[in-house]
Amino acid sequence: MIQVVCAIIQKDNKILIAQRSEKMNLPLKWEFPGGKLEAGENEKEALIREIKEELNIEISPSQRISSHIHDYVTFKINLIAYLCEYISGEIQLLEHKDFRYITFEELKNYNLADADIPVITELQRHLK
Ligand SMILES: Nc1nc2c([nH]c(=O)n2[C@H]2C[C@H](O)[C@@H](COP(=O)(O)OP(=O)(O)OP(=O)(O)O)O2)c(=O)[nH]1
Repeated sequence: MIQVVCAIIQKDNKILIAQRSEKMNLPLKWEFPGGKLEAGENEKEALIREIKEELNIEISPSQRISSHIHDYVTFKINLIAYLCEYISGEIQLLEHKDFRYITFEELKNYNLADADIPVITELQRHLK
């Protein structure tokens, strides 16, 4: 099982989502940016590193809002989501194809990775 951390980055009451590129697995799916936990790193350290590597911005993870296992049949992930605050930097797309800052209501218009559905349910509870 692959441990994956993802960041729900909030800025001006909007949420950052990113689109996976054609070259990544789950091509063109939208997601909350993040990635695999590396050996010796805790979840928050992994998130800060991944977001800097992928988007070149600084964030501060606050609350861990969900942890759910999803079986993609060919691989299985445990997707762990944190609410994060945007700190600094201009977004540069170093791995993704695109990004958007959207409202919670706009999430339904995007083709998100299947593993993200429980994250959205938890997010709704936390934004209330
Ligand atoms: N970051 C992220 N990954 C997600 C989400 N939902 C979801 O199913 N995934 C999947 C896609 C990938 O199979 C896996 C994350 O791996 P990745 O390839 O993005 O991570 P990474 O940058 O550490 O990988 P690598 O290229 O170094 O191998 O989790 C999500 O919301 N955010």
